[in-house]
Amino acid sequence: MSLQIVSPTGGIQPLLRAEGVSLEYGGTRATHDVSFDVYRGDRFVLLGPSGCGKSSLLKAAAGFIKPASGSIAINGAEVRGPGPDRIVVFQEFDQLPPWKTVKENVMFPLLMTKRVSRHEAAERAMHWIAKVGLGGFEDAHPHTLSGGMKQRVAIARALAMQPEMLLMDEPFAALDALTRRKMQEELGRLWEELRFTLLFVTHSIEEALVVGNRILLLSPHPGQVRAELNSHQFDLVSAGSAEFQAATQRIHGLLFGTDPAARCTLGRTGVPPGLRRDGGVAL
Ligand SMILES: Nc1ncnc2c1ncn2[C@@H]1O[C@H](COP(=O)(O)OP(=O)(O)OP(=O)(O)O)[C@@H](O)[C@H]1O
Repeated sequence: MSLQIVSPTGGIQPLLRAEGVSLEYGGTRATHDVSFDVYRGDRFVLLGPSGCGKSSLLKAAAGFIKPASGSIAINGAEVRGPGPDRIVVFQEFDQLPPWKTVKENVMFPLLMTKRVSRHEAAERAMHWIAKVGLGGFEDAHPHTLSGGMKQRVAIARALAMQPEMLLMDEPFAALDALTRRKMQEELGRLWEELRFTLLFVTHSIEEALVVGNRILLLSPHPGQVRAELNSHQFDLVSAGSAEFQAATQRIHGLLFGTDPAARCTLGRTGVPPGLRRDGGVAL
Protein backbone atom coordinates (compact mmCIF):
# COMPACT_ATOMS: atom_id res chain seq x y z
CA MET A 1 0.00 0.00 0.00
CA SER A 2 1.30 3.45 -0.85
CA LEU A 3 1.57 6.54 1.26
CA GLN A 4 -1.11 9.09 0.42
CA ILE A 5 -1.30 12.84 0.47
CA VAL A 6 -4.78 13.58 1.70
CA SER A 7 -6.95 15.93 -0.31
CA PRO A 8 -9.33 18.52 1.16
CA THR A 9 -12.72 17.38 2.29
CA GLY A 10 -15.55 18.51 4.52
CA GLY A 11 -18.65 17.36 6.29
CA ILE A 12 -17.44 15.64 9.44
CA GLN A 13 -16.91 17.76 12.53
CA PRO A 14 -13.34 17.49 13.83
CA LEU A 15 -12.62 17.13 17.53
CA LEU A 16 -9.79 19.67 17.20
CA ARG A 17 -9.51 22.29 14.49
CA ALA A 18 -6.41 24.45 14.11
CA GLU A 19 -7.03 27.26 11.67
CA GLY A 20 -4.28 29.53 10.36
CA VAL A 21 -2.30 29.24 13.57
CA SER A 22 0.74 31.49 13.86
CA LEU A 23 2.63 31.30 17.13
CA GLU A 24 5.16 33.86 18.32
CA TYR A 25 7.57 34.32 21.17
CA GLY A 26 8.33 37.99 21.75
CA GLY A 27 7.78 38.82 18.09
CA THR A 28 9.74 35.82 16.78
CA ARG A 29 7.55 33.56 14.70
CA ALA A 30 7.56 29.87 15.68
CA THR A 31 4.82 28.66 13.29
CA HIS A 32 3.16 30.36 10.35
CA ASP A 33 -0.46 29.88 9.27
CA VAL A 34 -0.76 26.22 10.27
CA SER A 35 -4.12 24.50 9.76
CA PHE A 36 -5.12 20.94 10.54
CA ASP A 37 -8.05 18.92 11.83
CA VAL A 38 -7.94 16.04 14.29
CA TYR A 39 -10.87 13.64 14.31
CA ARG A 40 -12.06 11.40 17.12
CA GLY A 41 -9.92 8.29 17.33
CA ASP A 42 -7.11 9.80 15.26
CA ARG A 43 -3.48 9.22 16.10
CA PHE A 44 -2.42 12.54 14.64
CA VAL A 45 1.30 13.22 14.45
CA LEU A 46 3.06 16.58 14.12
CA LEU A 47 6.35 15.78 12.40
CA GLY A 48 9.15 18.15 11.51
CA PRO A 49 12.74 19.12 12.19
CA SER A 50 13.94 20.55 15.47
CA GLY A 51 12.67 24.07 16.05
CA CYS A 52 9.79 23.95 13.53
CA GLY A 53 7.24 24.58 16.27
CA LYS A 54 5.78 21.12 16.94
CA SER A 55 5.89 21.51 20.72
CA SER A 56 4.57 25.04 20.45
CA LEU A 57 1.56 23.79 18.45
CA LEU A 58 0.93 21.09 21.04
CA LYS A 59 1.18 23.66 23.84
CA ALA A 60 -1.27 25.88 21.99
CA ALA A 61 -3.68 22.92 21.65
CA ALA A 62 -3.24 22.30 25.38
CA GLY A 63 -4.09 25.95 26.04
CA PHE A 64 -0.70 26.89 27.52
CA ILE A 65 0.02 29.48 24.83
CA LYS A 66 -2.25 31.63 22.71
CA PRO A 67 -1.92 32.02 18.94
CA ALA A 68 -0.71 35.41 17.69
CA SER A 69 -3.21 34.83 14.89
CA GLY A 70 -5.56 32.05 13.91
CA SER A 71 -7.45 29.83 16.32
CA ILE A 72 -7.66 26.39 17.86
CA ALA A 73 -11.04 24.92 18.73
CA ILE A 74 -12.13 21.77 20.50
CA ASN A 75 -15.62 20.55 19.61
CA GLY A 76 -16.19 23.93 17.98
CA ALA A 77 -15.30 25.94 21.11
CA GLU A 78 -12.15 28.08 21.03
CA VAL A 79 -9.36 26.89 23.32
CA ARG A 80 -8.82 29.63 25.91
CA GLY A 81 -6.68 27.77 28.41
CA PRO A 82 -5.78 24.35 29.74
CA GLY A 83 -8.58 21.96 30.67
CA PRO A 84 -9.13 18.39 31.85
CA ASP A 85 -10.35 17.49 28.36
CA ARG A 86 -6.71 17.74 27.12
CA ILE A 87 -4.00 16.03 29.13
CA VAL A 88 -0.34 16.32 28.17
CA VAL A 89 2.39 13.70 28.56
CA PHE A 90 5.82 15.33 28.26
CA GLN A 91 9.22 13.91 27.41
CA GLU A 92 10.78 14.80 30.75
CA PHE A 93 10.89 12.13 33.42
CA ASP A 94 10.49 14.77 36.14
CA GLN A 95 6.84 15.43 35.29
CA LEU A 96 5.81 13.27 38.27
CA PRO A 97 5.97 14.87 41.74
CA PRO A 98 8.74 12.77 43.39
CA TRP A 99 7.21 12.82 46.89
CA LYS A 100 4.08 11.04 45.67
CA THR A 101 3.83 7.31 45.08
CA VAL A 102 2.79 5.92 41.69
CA LYS A 103 -0.78 5.58 42.91
CA GLU A 104 -0.86 9.08 44.42
CA ASN A 105 0.56 10.49 41.19
CA VAL A 106 -2.23 8.91 39.14
CA MET A 107 -4.88 9.99 41.66
CA PHE A 108 -3.60 13.57 41.89
CA PRO A 109 -5.32 15.21 38.86
CA LEU A 110 -8.53 13.29 39.53
CA LEU A 111 -8.63 14.76 43.03
CA MET A 112 -7.46 18.21 41.95
CA THR A 113 -10.27 18.52 39.42
CA LYS A 114 -12.75 17.15 41.99
CA ARG A 115 -14.05 14.78 39.35
CA VAL A 116 -14.49 11.79 41.62
CA SER A 117 -14.38 10.83 45.30
CA ARG A 118 -11.08 9.77 46.89
CA HIS A 119 -12.30 6.18 46.90
CA GLU A 120 -13.15 6.24 43.20
CA ALA A 121 -9.88 8.01 42.37
CA ALA A 122 -7.99 5.21 44.14
CA GLU A 123 -9.95 2.58 42.25
CA ARG A 124 -9.40 4.30 38.92
CA ALA A 125 -5.70 4.70 39.68
CA MET A 126 -5.31 0.98 40.39
CA HIS A 127 -7.16 0.17 37.17
CA TRP A 128 -4.94 2.37 34.99
CA ILE A 129 -1.72 1.38 36.73
CA ALA A 130 -2.54 -2.23 35.88
CA LYS A 131 -3.45 -1.25 32.29
CA VAL A 132 0.00 0.22 31.66
CA GLY A 133 1.67 -2.88 33.12
CA LEU A 134 2.73 -1.42 36.47
CA GLY A 135 0.66 -3.63 38.77
CA GLY A 136 2.69 -4.14 41.95
CA PHE A 137 4.39 -0.73 41.75
CA GLU A 138 1.52 1.31 43.21
CA ASP A 139 3.46 2.28 46.32
CA ALA A 140 6.79 2.93 44.60
CA HIS A 141 8.17 6.47 44.35
CA PRO A 142 9.22 7.83 40.94
CA HIS A 143 12.97 7.86 41.72
CA THR A 144 12.89 4.06 42.08
CA LEU A 145 11.43 3.62 38.55
CA SER A 146 13.13 3.41 35.16
CA GLY A 147 12.48 6.08 32.52
CA GLY A 148 10.05 3.80 30.70
CA MET A 149 8.17 3.07 33.92
CA LYS A 150 7.89 6.78 34.69
CA GLN A 151 6.41 7.38 31.24
CA ARG A 152 3.92 4.57 31.90
CA VAL A 153 2.86 6.34 35.09
CA ALA A 154 2.44 9.59 33.14
CA ILE A 155 0.31 7.74 30.56
CA ALA A 156 -1.78 6.07 33.28
CA ARG A 157 -2.28 9.44 34.97
CA ALA A 158 -3.40 10.98 31.68
CA LEU A 159 -5.76 8.16 30.66
CA ALA A 160 -7.31 7.99 34.15
CA MET A 161 -8.64 11.49 33.47
CA GLN A 162 -10.46 10.12 30.41
CA PRO A 163 -9.57 13.21 28.38
CA GLU A 164 -11.11 14.10 25.03
CA MET A 165 -7.59 14.17 23.70
CA LEU A 166 -4.23 12.84 24.84
CA LEU A 167 -1.37 15.17 23.88
CA MET A 168 2.11 13.64 23.84
CA ASP A 169 5.25 15.72 23.33
CA GLU A 170 8.10 13.40 22.28
CA PRO A 171 7.15 11.11 25.19
CA PHE A 172 9.66 8.39 24.29
CA ALA A 173 12.54 10.50 22.99
CA ALA A 174 14.63 10.21 26.15
CA LEU A 175 14.32 6.41 26.31
CA ASP A 176 16.82 3.87 24.98
CA ALA A 177 15.93 2.34 21.60
CA LEU A 178 14.53 -0.94 22.93
CA THR A 179 12.38 0.72 25.58
CA ARG A 180 11.20 3.27 23.06
CA ARG A 181 10.05 0.51 20.74
CA LYS A 182 8.33 -1.29 23.60
CA MET A 183 6.52 1.91 24.59
CA GLN A 184 5.39 2.52 21.02
CA GLU A 185 4.01 -1.01 21.02
CA GLU A 186 2.24 -0.46 24.35
CA LEU A 187 0.74 2.80 23.16
CA GLY A 188 -0.58 1.01 20.06
CA ARG A 189 -2.04 -1.73 22.24
CA LEU A 190 -3.76 0.81 24.51
CA TRP A 191 -5.13 2.64 21.49
CA GLU A 192 -6.49 -0.59 19.98
CA GLU A 193 -8.36 -1.19 23.21
CA LEU A 194 -9.50 2.35 24.07
CA ARG A 195 -9.52 4.25 20.75
CA PHE A 196 -8.62 7.55 22.41
CA THR A 197 -7.71 10.59 20.31
CA LEU A 198 -4.01 11.28 20.23
CA LEU A 199 -1.99 14.34 19.21
CA PHE A 200 1.63 13.20 19.14
CA VAL A 201 4.79 15.23 18.51
CA THR A 202 7.98 13.67 17.20
CA HIS A 203 10.92 14.50 14.99
CA SER A 204 11.45 10.83 14.16
CA ILE A 205 10.01 9.82 10.79
CA GLU A 206 9.99 6.14 11.84
CA GLU A 207 8.13 6.92 15.05
CA ALA A 208 5.59 9.04 13.17
CA LEU A 209 4.86 6.14 10.81
CA VAL A 210 4.59 3.61 13.63
CA VAL A 211 2.45 5.73 15.96
CA GLY A 212 0.28 7.79 13.62
CA ASN A 213 -2.62 7.17 11.31
CA ARG A 214 -2.25 10.72 9.98
CA ILE A 215 0.88 12.83 9.82
CA LEU A 216 1.25 16.58 9.39
CA LEU A 217 4.63 17.46 7.92
CA LEU A 218 6.01 20.84 8.97
CA SER A 219 8.77 22.82 7.28
CA PRO A 220 11.85 24.02 9.17
CA HIS A 221 11.53 27.13 11.32
CA PRO A 222 9.09 28.85 11.24
CA GLY A 223 6.90 25.78 10.81
CA GLN A 224 4.48 25.77 7.91
CA VAL A 225 2.43 22.85 6.62
CA ARG A 226 4.36 20.93 3.97
CA ALA A 227 1.88 18.11 3.49
CA GLU A 228 -0.53 15.85 5.28
CA LEU A 229 -0.35 12.09 4.89
CA ASN A 230 -2.38 9.01 5.68
CA SER A 231 -0.11 6.47 7.34
CA HIS A 232 -2.54 4.00 8.95
CA GLN A 233 -1.05 1.11 6.98
CA PHE A 234 2.24 1.21 8.90
CA ASP A 235 3.02 -0.22 12.32
CA LEU A 236 5.89 -1.81 14.23
CA VAL A 237 5.41 -5.06 12.33
CA SER A 238 5.85 -3.35 8.98
CA ALA A 239 8.80 -1.26 10.23
CA GLY A 240 11.84 -2.35 8.24
CA SER A 241 9.81 -3.52 5.23
CA ALA A 242 10.61 -2.14 1.79
CA GLU A 243 7.36 -0.12 1.82
CA PHE A 244 8.18 1.34 5.20
CA GLN A 245 11.66 2.30 4.03
CA ALA A 246 10.23 3.85 0.88
CA ALA A 247 7.72 5.86 2.93
CA THR A 248 10.54 7.03 5.22
CA GLN A 249 12.56 8.21 2.23
CA ARG A 250 9.57 9.93 0.72
CA ILE A 251 8.76 11.80 3.92
CA HIS A 252 12.40 12.83 4.21
CA GLY A 253 12.17 14.26 0.71
CA LEU A 254 8.93 16.07 1.53
CA LEU A 255 10.34 17.50 4.76
CA PHE A 256 13.63 18.70 3.39
CA GLY A 257 12.46 19.83 -0.01
CA THR A 258 14.13 17.26 -2.26
CA ASP A 259 10.71 15.95 -3.28
CA PRO A 260 8.77 18.12 -5.76
CA ALA A 261 5.49 17.16 -4.07
CA ALA A 262 6.73 19.11 -1.06
CA ARG A 263 5.87 22.27 -2.92
CA CYS A 264 2.18 21.39 -2.95
CA THR A 265 1.40 22.61 0.53
CA LEU A 266 -2.03 21.33 1.48
CA GLY A 267 -4.29 23.15 3.86
CA ARG A 268 -6.73 21.60 6.28
CA THR A 269 -7.46 18.14 5.06
CA GLY A 270 -8.59 14.67 5.60
CA VAL A 271 -10.79 12.46 7.67
CA PRO A 272 -9.69 9.18 9.18
CA PRO A 273 -9.48 6.14 6.95
CA GLY A 274 -12.73 4.26 6.86
CA LEU A 275 -14.82 7.42 6.90
CA ARG A 276 -13.76 8.39 3.43
CA ARG A 277 -13.12 6.18 0.45
CA ASP A 278 -11.95 8.55 -2.22
CA GLY A 279 -8.46 8.47 -0.86
CA GLY A 280 -6.20 11.19 -2.14
CA VAL A 281 -3.18 11.29 -4.33
CA ALA A 282 -0.94 8.24 -4.14
CA LEU A 283 2.68 9.19 -3.80
N1 LIG B 1 9.57 29.74 25.62
C1 LIG B 1 10.12 30.14 24.49
N2 LIG B 1 10.63 31.38 24.38
C2 LIG B 1 11.19 31.83 23.23
N3 LIG B 1 11.27 31.09 22.11
C3 LIG B 1 10.78 29.84 22.16
C4 LIG B 1 10.19 29.30 23.35
N4 LIG B 1 9.79 28.02 23.10
C5 LIG B 1 10.13 27.77 21.81
N5 LIG B 1 10.72 28.85 21.26
C6 LIG B 1 11.20 28.95 19.87
O1 LIG B 1 10.14 28.64 19.01
C7 LIG B 1 10.58 27.82 17.93
C8 LIG B 1 9.83 26.53 17.93
O2 LIG B 1 10.17 25.79 19.10
P1 LIG B 1 9.48 24.39 19.46
O3 LIG B 1 10.07 23.89 20.73
O4 LIG B 1 8.00 24.54 19.40
O5 LIG B 1 9.97 23.51 18.23
P2 LIG B 1 10.01 21.94 18.06
O6 LIG B 1 9.70 21.65 16.64
O7 LIG B 1 9.14 21.28 19.08
O8 LIG B 1 11.53 21.63 18.34
P3 LIG B 1 12.24 20.35 19.04
O9 LIG B 1 11.95 19.16 18.16
O10 LIG B 1 13.68 20.70 19.04
O11 LIG B 1 11.64 20.21 20.41
C9 LIG B 1 12.09 27.65 18.12
O12 LIG B 1 12.74 28.61 17.33
C10 LIG B 1 12.29 27.95 19.59
O13 LIG B 1 13.57 28.51 19.82
